[in-house]
Amino acid sequence: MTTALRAQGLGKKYGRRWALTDCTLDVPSGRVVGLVGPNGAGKSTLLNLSVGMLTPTTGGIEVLGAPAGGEQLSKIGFVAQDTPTYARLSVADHLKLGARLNPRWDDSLAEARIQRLGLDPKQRAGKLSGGQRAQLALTLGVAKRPELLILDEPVAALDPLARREFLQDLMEAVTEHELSVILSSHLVSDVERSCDYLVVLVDSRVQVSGDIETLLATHYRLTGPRRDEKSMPPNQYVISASHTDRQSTLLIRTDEPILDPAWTVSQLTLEDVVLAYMGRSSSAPQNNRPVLEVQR
Ligand SMILES: Nc1ncnc2c1ncn2[C@@H]1O[C@H](COP(=O)(O)OP(=O)(O)OP(=O)(O)O)[C@@H](O)[C@H]1O
Repeated sequence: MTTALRAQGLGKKYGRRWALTDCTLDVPSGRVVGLVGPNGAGKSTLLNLSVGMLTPTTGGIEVLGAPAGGEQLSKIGFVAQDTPTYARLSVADHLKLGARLNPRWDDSLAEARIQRLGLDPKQRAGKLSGGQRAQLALTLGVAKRPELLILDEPVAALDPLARREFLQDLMEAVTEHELSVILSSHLVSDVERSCDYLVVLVDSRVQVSGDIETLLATHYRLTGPRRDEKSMPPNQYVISASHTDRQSTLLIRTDEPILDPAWTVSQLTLEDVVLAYMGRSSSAPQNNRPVLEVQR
């Protein structure tokens, strides 16, 4: 299995503050990866490290099987959070520039996308709305025909319809061109709609990463008579717990069947899983168990 992104003990410090800590990840290629986490979790830092725009303070990072940055850049499409474009260049100029700079540039894809979006090729990028500028930057990223497309909150500036269409486009591109995608988002609904792999980053640490189907098949809500989570069997990893006087509700991860008849067991949605991991901070006790990695 080839790897889109591999990080080993990766960390990044700005001054005295860690933006990313001890990040170890192995993201397979050919997947659409949703990177989610609250503001300031370290998502942009991880994405910028993966394109070599930042250098690690600790550890290492590989994309598509080689160290980030350098020659790998020709295989990567990257759209940064602020969707950078050249304010004085027109939409058409951006496409020309894309064609000159990228050997695998797909002109018909770029033209068709600009036309479908209703962008005026003569309009200067500086005069586009935030959402239109994001669409232009995304078009450049996709038309480069990269092996790996890295998008930092790509749909944040788009209206709901444009967001849905963009995510649909993206999924089609993945199927057609064996593309790998890593996108960060605050919206679990976007991840649910378009991604098949999840990475949750909280407080500069990876809390969970894995295939979404597998995550959904191994996480449960248990409701039953009040019970201390510390008394749970070792193969049932407690992610969150809440208690009333008489009742406990636990969100757990396990690969084994739950046999205890005292529990009422229900499935979790992706949002339940994400929120459960987001609710944990690195300062909260985590039973000294390792960060979870769930892969097929
Ligand atoms: N250039 C910088 N100098 C100093 N601190 C920075 C810099 N860039 C980011 N940080 C800090 O690093 C931490 C992680 O920031 P990062 O932008 O990676 O988070 P994020 O998860 O992408 O957040 P958001 O969802 O708000 O975009 C934050 O505490 C942020 O303040």
